[in-house]
Parts: sequence; structure tokens; C-alpha cells
Amino acid sequence: MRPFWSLPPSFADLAPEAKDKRILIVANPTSGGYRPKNLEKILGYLKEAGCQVSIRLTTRAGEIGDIASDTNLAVNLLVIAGGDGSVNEALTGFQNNAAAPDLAVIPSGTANVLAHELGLPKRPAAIARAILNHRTQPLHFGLANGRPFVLMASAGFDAEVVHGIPLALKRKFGKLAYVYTALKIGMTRRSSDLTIDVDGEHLTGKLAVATNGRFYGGPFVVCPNASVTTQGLHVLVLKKDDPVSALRFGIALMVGRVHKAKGVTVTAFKKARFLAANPVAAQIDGDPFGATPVILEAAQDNLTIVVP
Ligand SMILES: Nc1ncnc2c1ncn2[C@@H]1O[C@H](COP(=O)(O)OP(=O)(O)OP(=O)(O)O)[C@@H](O)[C@H]1O
Repeated sequence: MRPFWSLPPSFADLAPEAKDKRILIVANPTSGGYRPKNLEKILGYLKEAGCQVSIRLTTRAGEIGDIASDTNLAVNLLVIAGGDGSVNEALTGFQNNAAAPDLAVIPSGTANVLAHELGLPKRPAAIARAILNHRTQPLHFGLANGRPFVLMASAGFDAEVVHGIPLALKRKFGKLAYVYTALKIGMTRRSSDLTIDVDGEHLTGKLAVATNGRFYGGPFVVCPNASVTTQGLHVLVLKKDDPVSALRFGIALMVGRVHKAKGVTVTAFKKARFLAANPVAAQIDGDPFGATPVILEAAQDNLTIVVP
């Protein structure tokens, strides 16, 4: 046993087998809360452990997808430093890569729901340790009109906010920008009716969220029984979206009770469709995704993701 005054083990001692590890870190410098200094520290720890590690900063949307779909990547681990949209791009790219490496995430982003789902650490040393330990779990995902989503796909008011939020405002004010945009849109919008076809049963509502995991919008629990590491999707249907109901649901969301709120149903499903007479805005993983109709199902495959 080490005497109590000795230094903690170095990263080189932690993972002797790391010397064979080839790691590519792809960082989205435009994601909310991006911290280049933290990335440098993580890079330093991984190099100290002997990993062959390189880093690439994206210069445009779509680049992460292109990298992830490259069948000549020749790495054991692709690490995405970014938010949920960046991870979604990697997942989408992996669909065209039969030799996809394992995935790890250095969380940034405005909400970063996946970080809450997996309990990802924030400190550089803890992130490096998780990457070196390389403990993995299957990451299940859903398909919306054939496009993968890791966390959620929805149609209705929240998607209108995702479509309407100005990027500069999101970068400057983070989550507050969502609140501001929601209030602004909420005052003038005309709500639409949705039909939600859940495994052949017809539900009606104003907002429908297909969720792959427990959380929504950050640390807020919407489906306590779900997890991104087990297969299966649930759909939350909100019956109303008038300002008073929206406020009630918002408060219920913040206290982790929205799934129990009056006017909310949660249903597990295999196949669902979000339909509307006139197109209703849709979003996946916090990025705009056109409009209804949206057809949803669980993907049969899964990825391998590093967990703490
Ligand atoms: N260099 C870049 N310039 C512009 N857009 C980029 C760049 N790199 C990646 N993107 C795009 O930025 C989008 C949003 O990124 P990301 O999700 O990581 O951050 P965020 O929006 O702040 O976080 P969150 O989704 O957790 O709220 C991604 O969908 C990705 O396509």
C-alpha cells in the first residue's frame, strides 16, 4: 500500500495497456461551454498514459459525420468533445461505417442530456481516467424517418423553439436563450393538433416527445424507467399547450414529475407516427428536423460507448 503522503498514481501507471490505444478526439469549438483548456489537459493525461492520441477541431457542421463514416479511421476510440448534436452527427456517420470504433464523449453543449444519461464526469482527470479504463456499455438509439437519434425526437412547441432560437443568442446565454425564445414564441403562436399513432393506437395531443432515455432538456427526468443503455423507446404526449398548461408542465418538468402530471401520458412503443393536418415543427437531439410526418422506431443495432 502506498504511504498516505505519496503522490497519486500517474496516468502512465493507471493504464499500462493504453500504449496500444489509438484515439482521435474530434471537438466542436462552437458547442456551448466549449473549454479548450480542459481539452489540452485531457490530451496531456492521455499522452502521459502512452496513448497515440490526436485532436481535430471541426470547422463546419457535418464534419463529425464525415469523420465517423470514414471506414479508414484506424482508431480504437473516437472521442466527441461537444454536445448532443455533435454526438448525433457521429452516430449518424457510424451508420455508414461497418468498422466503427467505440465512442466516448467529452461533454460540452448547451443542455447535454447524454452526459446526464451516462453520468459522465466533467473534470479533465476523471474524463481521461474513464477513457483509459475503457469500460463500455451498449448505446441504443432510435430512428426518426430513418435518421438516428440518441435522446429524443419531438413535434410541437419545443421543436418550434429549437427551430426559432437564434444561434448567437444560444451561444451567449445558453439555457436562458431557450426560456426567452419559448416565451417569445409562446405569446404569438397558433397551436396545432397532433395525431400520435402508437403501435396502431391513436392518441391526440399538442406535443409529442419520443424519448430513448430518462432525461430531457438537461437534468430533468421525463421517463424514469428508460435508459439509453437498454433498448426501447417511450412517447410522452402532452394534451394541451396553452400558456397556463405550458407553465404547469414546465414546473412539473423541473421537479421531475412531468410523467405524472395531469394531461400527460407515457407509453412504451415499437413503432410510432407523429402526424398533423398541417406540418408541425420537429426536432431530434435538440437540432431542427423539418416537420411532421415523423415515423419513429428503435434501431436494431447499438453502438459501444465508454462510461465512467
Ligand atoms: N465547426 C462548426 N461550425 C458550426 N457548426 C458545427 C461545427 N461543428 C459542429 N457543428 C454543428 O453544431 C451543432 C450543435 O452542436 P452541439 O450539439 O455540440 O452543441 P450545442 O448545440 O451547444 O449543444 P446541445 O445540443 O447539447 O444543446 C451540431 O449539430 C453540429 O452539426
